[in-house]
Amino acid sequence: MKVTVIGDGGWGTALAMVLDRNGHEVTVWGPFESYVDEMRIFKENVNYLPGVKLPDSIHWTSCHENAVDEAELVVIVVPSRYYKDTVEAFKPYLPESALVISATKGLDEKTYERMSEVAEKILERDVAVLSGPSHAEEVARGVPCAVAIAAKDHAVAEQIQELFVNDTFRVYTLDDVIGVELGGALKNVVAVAAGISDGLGFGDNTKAALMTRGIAEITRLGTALGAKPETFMGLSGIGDLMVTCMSQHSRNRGVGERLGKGETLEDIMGSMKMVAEGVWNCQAAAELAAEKNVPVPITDQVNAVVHEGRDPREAVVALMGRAPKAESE
Ligand SMILES: NC(=O)c1ccc[n+]([C@@H]2O[C@H](COP(=O)([O-])OP(=O)(O)OC[C@H]3O[C@@H](n4cnc5c(N)ncnc54)[C@H](O)[C@@H]3O)[C@@H](O)[C@H]2O)c1
Ligand SMILES: O=P(O)(O)OC[C@H](O)CO
Repeated sequence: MKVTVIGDGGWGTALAMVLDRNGHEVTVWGPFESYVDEMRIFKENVNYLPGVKLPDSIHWTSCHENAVDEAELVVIVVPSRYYKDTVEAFKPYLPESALVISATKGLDEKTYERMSEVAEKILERDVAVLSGPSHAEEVARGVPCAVAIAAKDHAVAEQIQELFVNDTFRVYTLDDVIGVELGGALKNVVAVAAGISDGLGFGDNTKAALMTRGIAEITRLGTALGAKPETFMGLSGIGDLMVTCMSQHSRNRGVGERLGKGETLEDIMGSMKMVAEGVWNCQAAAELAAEKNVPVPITDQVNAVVHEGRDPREAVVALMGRAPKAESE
């Protein structure tokens, strides 16, 4: 199949490699011509996936029209901050019959919409979602993993599953697009909190508490926004939360760790080429929860550290000092 991956970050590149291994004709679009040229020539994505040899068979372009020419499957995987503008720029060229998948894990910072909602409005067609515990650094090296594909139409989910699945990339289908997408976006915020815990020198008990109470608040907010609660017990919920809170590769956990060690957010973000969606999206998550009257104490504290300059130690005191309550609340 002719496939276009819109986004040349670590995840776009890793997904392109999966699809290339499966025998599809893959083109990756990136926004900066000189960087795309470097990848084509040197066969390495130095900024976003260093140390991985890129296959000769993948095509690289920064031209919107060429990128999606005759595309049958389009995977959108640009970071949330650039998502809406990028999809709008592609709209005139996207073949009507192309299947579209969104693999970005984030929320629109202005409208708080899920990414597939943004794409569906612009493209006026259904958009499926791919999410789950899947660090690009491992997927690109063929380390086994499992992810979730959600589509409103089960037949479409199965079709996409067939295109991606191989002996190291296992894909499960479900129909809860909202749940799969929110799991991927909201876990990033909790992972920042887990990183803060690491940076402050706390232990495994602290991390387990954050992850367990984190999935509880993600489930509360997710169901209030229309997701099925059981989805958060799956790969795109607890699965992704676990890997992001624990992995050495996680950018969200890494930002939190540096905050916990006392670095300023400005210095941390200034030193990073890669994105940490939880930093961009914690305000949207906190505001959505406030709108729905859903308590999300961990998300609120991450938002306060990131946007109000709260000292991470004060955030911990605020979390631990809350009134005692039942676990089910
Ligand atoms: N990296 C992973 O392991 C991983 C895994 C699963 C999901 N994701 C999600 O995938 C999405 C993309 O993240 P990533 O990790 O591939 O990115 P990245 O951090 O590796 O790279 C940043 C990307 O931003 C792009 N960019 C910068 N300025 C831009 C602009 N003006 N317009 C369009 N694009 C611009 C760069 O070209 C690059 O592709 C995120 O939502 C992330 O949460 C990442
Ligand atoms: O590196 P992170 O924190 O952006 O997480 C990447 C993926 O979402 C993990 O599944």
